Amino acid sequence: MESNVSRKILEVKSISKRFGGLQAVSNLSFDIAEGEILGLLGPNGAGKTTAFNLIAGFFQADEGDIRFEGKQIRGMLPYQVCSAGIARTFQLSKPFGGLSALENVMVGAFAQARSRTAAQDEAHAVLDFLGMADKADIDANDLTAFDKRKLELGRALATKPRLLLMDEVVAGATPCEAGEMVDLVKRVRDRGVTVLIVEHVMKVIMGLSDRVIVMEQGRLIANGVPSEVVRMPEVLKAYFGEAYVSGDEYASASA
Ligand SMILES: Nc1ncnc2c1ncn2[C@@H]1O[C@H](COP(=O)(O)OP(=O)(O)OP(=O)(O)O)[C@@H](O)[C@H]1O
Repeated sequence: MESNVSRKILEVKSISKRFGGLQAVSNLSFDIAEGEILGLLGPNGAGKTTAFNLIAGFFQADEGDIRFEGKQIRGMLPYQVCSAGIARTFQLSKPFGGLSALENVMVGAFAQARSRTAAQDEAHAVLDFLGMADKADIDANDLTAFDKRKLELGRALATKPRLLLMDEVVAGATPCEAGEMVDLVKRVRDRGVTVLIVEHVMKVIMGLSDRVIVMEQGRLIANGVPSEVVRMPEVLKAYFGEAYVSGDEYASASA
């Protein structure tokens, strides 16, 4: 019998995306195993968000294949990708102002709920999971920045995804809030959701990810367990430059 641990939920094969003269994603291939938390790292402009947008259907890949649970999703529109079972959060959380926290989560729940009551029940369950049950009736614009981030996660969870793409979920968070978010993401995975997460805060990625992949200038440059990947020369070079890796950084600084 095939083991669940090694079953690939997402297979990205040689995808590329060009914006005019800029090759934002170049021949990118990677897999995610069902139940895995995969961290996606890379310096600014490496192509991480573009890769997310290609998977989620916000951009169309120029070439390559994207398979989710064995089914081709390249060419699908965002709502079709969402219906297939993939949800994403955005770097900037922009809740619908004028709607309560509950109603914001209901917007996500309507992706799969068959009635208003079912959407409302699902939204209540999600807010409960996020520890925000007491904030259901608050206008989303009046929430703290961190609660807006959690609401963004809630909106995605309410679509009942099997794969969740998370983009910089602790940006601007205090260390305590970041710790809470790490716990939440782990609990999301424990509910059977596979997670692909882009995050600049190294401590968060190290504490969360089963495995990390690293992009630089649109290409994949490393793939492995976090403790090994952060020591790889090509990764250090991408983040800190050649001088750092060759041990010349002090020499070049004082030259
Ligand atoms: N819609 C677009 N049109 C033109 N160029 C784009 C577009 N989206 C991204 N780019 C460019 O593609 C490259 C990769 O950008 P992307 O946002 O994917 O990188 P990133 O790794 O997510 O960076 P960051 O960590 O800063 O968010 C950048 O040079 C960016 O300017």
